[in-house]
Amino acid sequence: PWGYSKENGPATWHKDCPIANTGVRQSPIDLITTGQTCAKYDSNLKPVIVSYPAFSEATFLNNGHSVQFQPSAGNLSELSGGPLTKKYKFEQFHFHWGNNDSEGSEHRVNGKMYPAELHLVHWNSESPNFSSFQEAVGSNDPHALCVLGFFLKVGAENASLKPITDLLSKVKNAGSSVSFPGKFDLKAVLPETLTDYYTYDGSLTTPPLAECVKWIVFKEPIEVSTAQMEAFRAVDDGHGKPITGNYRPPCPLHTRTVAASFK
Ligand SMILES: NS(=O)(=O)c1ccc(-n2ccn(-c3ccc(F)cc3F)c2=O)cc1
Ligand SMILES: [Zn+2]
Repeated sequence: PWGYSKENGPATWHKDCPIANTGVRQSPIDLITTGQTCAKYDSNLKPVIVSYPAFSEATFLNNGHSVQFQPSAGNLSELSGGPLTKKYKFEQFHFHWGNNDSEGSEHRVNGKMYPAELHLVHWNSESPNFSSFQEAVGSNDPHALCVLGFFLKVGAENASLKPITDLLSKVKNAGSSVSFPGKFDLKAVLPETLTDYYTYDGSLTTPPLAECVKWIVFKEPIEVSTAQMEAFRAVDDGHGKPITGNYRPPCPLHTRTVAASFK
């Protein structure tokens, strides 16, 4: 199976997943802010709107290549605004991280990596072509999914993310999961204003690498403490080793353009 080691990492994914090498809208990318192929300010881009009532029932799992928070089917969390013309339903969130503070994020800004990146995965709930997340991923619709990306940087402890980072030791072993105790307020994790972001058409960053994602990557990082970062680095990959950098390197932009909602 695919992973992030030498033997099964991103450079080998094309064997089972040819789009890794042939795709023209693969993710992640390096978000360049100056020069020829740089992000272009688009004054029409509105703030992103999220409606995230606190989750009351969810599973937190280690799937061997990330840790993922998956609310039960009934969750009503929604996303709209920004570059989107439809309403999207929340599916799950997960993280990508490195084994030191100079690497770990999937997207980069002028070549700079952050120590981690949070992905909030949503699917278009107003499409006539599909009515579930699973169908959305397989639909070939260019904007079937929308993923919100937030960089993590090391600083003060993040009290809103503490319920998640405190749970990491409980899912140390790959394949383990716990039911999330109590309520989780995802809204409290995010910056108040979701106005400054980059947006472009891309893909899932792991197999199946489906090219169905409208990406929205926020400029403002979320702070977490060193201890919280260390907690991610103690999560195992199923071969008795910590997950060492579950991030894919940047992919070619090809003919794509990146829009920025800010100057
Ligand atoms: N890192 S990311 O671009 O946010 C990302 C990368 C990969 C996935 N992903 C991997 C498998 N799936 C998946 C799950 C259920 C399903 F029915 C079909 C899928 F492709 C999925 O959504 C979801 C999100
Ligand atoms: Zn991701």
